[in-house]
Amino acid sequence: MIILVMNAGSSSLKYQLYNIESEAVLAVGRVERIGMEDSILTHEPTGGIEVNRVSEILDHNEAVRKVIDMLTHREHGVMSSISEINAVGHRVVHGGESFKQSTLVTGEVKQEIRRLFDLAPLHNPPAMMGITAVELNLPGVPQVVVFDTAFHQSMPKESFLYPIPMVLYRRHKIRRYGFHGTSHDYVSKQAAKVLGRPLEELKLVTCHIGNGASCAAIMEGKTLDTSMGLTPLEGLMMGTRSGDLDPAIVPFTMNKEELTLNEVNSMLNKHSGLLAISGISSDMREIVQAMSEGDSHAKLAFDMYTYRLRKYIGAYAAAMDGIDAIIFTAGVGENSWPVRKAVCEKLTFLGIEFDEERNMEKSKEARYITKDGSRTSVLVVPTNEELLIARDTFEIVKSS
Ligand SMILES: Nc1ncnc2c1ncn2[C@@H]1O[C@H](COP(=O)(O)OP(=O)(O)O)[C@@H](O)[C@H]1O
Ligand SMILES: CC(=O)OP(=O)(O)O
Ligand SMILES: [Mg+2]
Repeated sequence: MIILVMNAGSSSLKYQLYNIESEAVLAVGRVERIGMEDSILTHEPTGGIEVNRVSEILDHNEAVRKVIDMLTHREHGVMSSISEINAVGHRVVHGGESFKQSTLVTGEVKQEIRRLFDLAPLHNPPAMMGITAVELNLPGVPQVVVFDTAFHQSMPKESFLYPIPMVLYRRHKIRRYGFHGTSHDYVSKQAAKVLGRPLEELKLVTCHIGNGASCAAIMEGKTLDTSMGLTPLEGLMMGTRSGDLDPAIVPFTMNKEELTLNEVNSMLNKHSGLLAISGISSDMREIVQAMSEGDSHAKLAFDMYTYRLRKYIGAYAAAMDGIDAIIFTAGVGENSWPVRKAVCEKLTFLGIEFDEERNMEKSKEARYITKDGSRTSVLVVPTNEELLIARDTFEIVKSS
């Protein structure tokens, strides 16, 4: 079965094409700057060369059409006809309390995803555009939605409720949902394999640190707690998002700076985090580079970022009454050895014997970065949200 996996952002669309029986990736690519005159489509057939095309791509519908054109292109394509695509799987960030697992797209499911626009205004509308674009361009092809929130639906009330009037939960479902669930799910299962122990016995802290960043306390294979909340703003310091802060800062700043709700929202989501403190970039590579050149603001941003992550790991070890392993994943977690070093070196009280050399090895494989015999292990595990989406899509379409 050939499955197209799509991850639609507000101005981007990432895709991967799978032959799911063999789990072989046939092609990967992305469309960026959708809605602008110079949209870029980057496409890479497996074993082939990367193609870049710049053109005006008006919306997600046109983006999907361009992706299909590329997948069936005479020279760069990987199939002769679009009828070879048997199913499409989508990443949808917010599934609220309605979706505890992945599901086939139906009229009702679409209505429910629309109802959740309020809770994820940046993430759910583009996903819906992706679904509609596929309906138009690949009519009749079954679609499956895989939610970032679904894996975390196992959280108990004591971790998902906020200590605010209960009526707000009853009326508006204001609670912690957590995100990046597909990734936390995938890397915790991979980690159990590397550790050679059943997932049901393990206490893990998974750190998904990319553009958005969250960590999770995974106990017996289920989320006990996770750092993102009602929206993907809470928790860790991120590239451009603040993460945790005193909620009183919001009305105080609005008052002092005469900011509107939209402005303060944009400040916390787009102009905070690493970018705000360093004044340089939201990209950890550039922070580390500037720090090595002696930039004190970059160093402060790095120190705050790693300090806050260390605090969460400590809190989750306490929440689970113990810890077997810490897992680093996503763009920063998989690639930034200085971040992992800064976090792990000061966790000796958890029984971590950090291995500097292992930490600096470059590899695409899951691996230890602690010494053999370390009481608590630290692993780097490359995430693969697309593969999990493809697998779920396969299972659901096969049995429908
Ligand atoms: N070699 C590296 N060193 C440090 N950070 C890196 C490196 N490579 C990628 N990153 C970081 O990873 C981030 C992207 O992570 P990723 O998980 O791909 O994000 P997303 O899926 O949210 O777009 C970039 O913003 C960058 O800061
Ligand atoms: C939910 C979320 O923050 O996603 P991303 O990291 O892709 O922005
Ligand atoms: Mg991501």
